[in-house]
Amino acid sequence: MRTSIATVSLSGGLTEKLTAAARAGFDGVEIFENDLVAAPQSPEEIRARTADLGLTIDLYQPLRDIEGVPDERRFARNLRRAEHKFRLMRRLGADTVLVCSSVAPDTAVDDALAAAQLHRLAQLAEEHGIRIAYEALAWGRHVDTYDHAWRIVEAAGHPALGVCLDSFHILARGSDPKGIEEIPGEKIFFLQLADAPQLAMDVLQWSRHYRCFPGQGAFDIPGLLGHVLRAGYTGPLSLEVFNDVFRQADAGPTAVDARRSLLALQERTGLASALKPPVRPTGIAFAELVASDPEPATAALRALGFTRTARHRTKPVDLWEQGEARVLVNSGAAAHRTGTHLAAIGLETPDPAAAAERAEALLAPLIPRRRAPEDAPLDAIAAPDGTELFLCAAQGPSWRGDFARDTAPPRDGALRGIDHIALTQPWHQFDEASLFHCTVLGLDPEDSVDVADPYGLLRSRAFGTPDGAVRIAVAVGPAPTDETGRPQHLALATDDLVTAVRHFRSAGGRTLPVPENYYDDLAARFPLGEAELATYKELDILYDEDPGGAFRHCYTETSGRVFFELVQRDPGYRGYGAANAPVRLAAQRRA
Ligand SMILES: O=C(O)c1ccc(O)c(O)c1
Ligand SMILES: [Mg+2]
Repeated sequence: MRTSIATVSLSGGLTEKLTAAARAGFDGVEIFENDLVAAPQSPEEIRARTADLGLTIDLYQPLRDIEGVPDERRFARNLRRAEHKFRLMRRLGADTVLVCSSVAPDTAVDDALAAAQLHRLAQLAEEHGIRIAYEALAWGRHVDTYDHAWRIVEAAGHPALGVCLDSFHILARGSDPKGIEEIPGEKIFFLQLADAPQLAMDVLQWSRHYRCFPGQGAFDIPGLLGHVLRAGYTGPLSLEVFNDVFRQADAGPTAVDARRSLLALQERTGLASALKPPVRPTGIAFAELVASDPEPATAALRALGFTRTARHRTKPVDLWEQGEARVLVNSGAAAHRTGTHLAAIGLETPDPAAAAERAEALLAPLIPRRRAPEDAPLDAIAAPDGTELFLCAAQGPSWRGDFARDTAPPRDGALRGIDHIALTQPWHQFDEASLFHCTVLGLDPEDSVDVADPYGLLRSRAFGTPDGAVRIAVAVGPAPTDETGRPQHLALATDDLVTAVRHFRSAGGRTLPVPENYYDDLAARFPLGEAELATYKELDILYDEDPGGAFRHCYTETSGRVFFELVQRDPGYRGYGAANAPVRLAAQRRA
């Protein structure tokens, strides 16, 4: 199906929005009136620019407060205003206009009047070659549900009059979308799609500030789309997303995120889709740290019990191992600008080629390979925050072949593998990161949680495989976040945290200090034995529980942007110790 996006969904001036929409691969746009009014180009120039970009103008919007007018003189003025816009639309080359249900306080509670006035409007529109798509705003004065809008359109009975369905207005009101199937497909002139998080608030504010792209919120958009398609709708799938963050973020990445949401939606709705089925990663092959001075990172790894087991054959990259935990330390060219940071994650996948193909089809940027001729072929994609995700074969030739082995990995170390990797996103990329991890990587999302930092609120969300083999947590921090303000961490799994921390300490490692007050609170919250509590206090160990079990964890000091977490997780525990995160963040701020 054709895809379209409303200019209100993207930031920038009108031509910037058009360019971003075209580059992301949309077929058309809805032009929001404010964007046109504020643009310096003439309608003819905009028409030409749009056509040059290969876009059609699928909708002009909106006309407001047109119908249900109790006073004929005022309605005549509305017709005059509308006719002016019909002429403008002809200059633009747009043939469908959105009319929102009236919000005027004195809108008549009179469906027959509304139908008669919409009939007259449609008659005038038809004379200009224009069609009217009537949309029920969720906060319309009298008409606020899609079925009510359809009853009026049906009663008006004019061929140039149909409905515009907007998933936000339908689902925010809790209307049953099944009734859409009773509307003849050719009378659904337009479909606008927007998702939203479940929020208990005024519906107008919710709509104007918190809409998001399908798959990023809580609404069942695939279900709604199914009803619309069964009704026989064949027009474009168009995104109309009013969102405070997207208004500020770069239009280019937002448009790509938007297109990705439609590709994933079409897949979920069972529409013909060019996507390969998701290839779930089966494990974390490695995490790669980049540092111009690798010493702080390698000192920490050594104290944690890692051994440098191999060196890359052609690059200044070392492999450090313990159990199934593998960390690459790269002090090469990429390292010149920053302190230690986590630059890449190797994901084990059963079919790297199919995973790369799916990623590319979902507009995830494939990273050009920078490899020596003898290196293993490795596709990598960029996560929204720039982290490189390498797709590593779970079987067969492997990235390990690029490394010349020095020594065997340590036996009987306290650490078993990587429990999870935590990345911090730029503030405006939270929703984009959610969609990316779910659709491109095929990971399942957990609920997002808010965590208090002394200087702002963090939002965090984890994504993983059901067996826990891959867990990636992403967080957005208080704005503005510079490079040093965006910490990342690598959580290492152990079956015996107390022993692991003692080893780390005796090898010279320093744990993040946890205040006394935390342990006093812990004693109140959980019936831990005195000796156990004393050990946790001595070793800066934090504790959490959920119905599935216990979670014990401890943090190292930060070097560059990176710190380590040592984690002892009961198999049934599902979380990440979010209850303890404010204590950790405050301690890191003090440090
Ligand atoms: O918030 C609004 O005013 C508005 C305008 C046009 C739309 O299509 C819509 O869904 C909302
Ligand atoms: Mg709408």
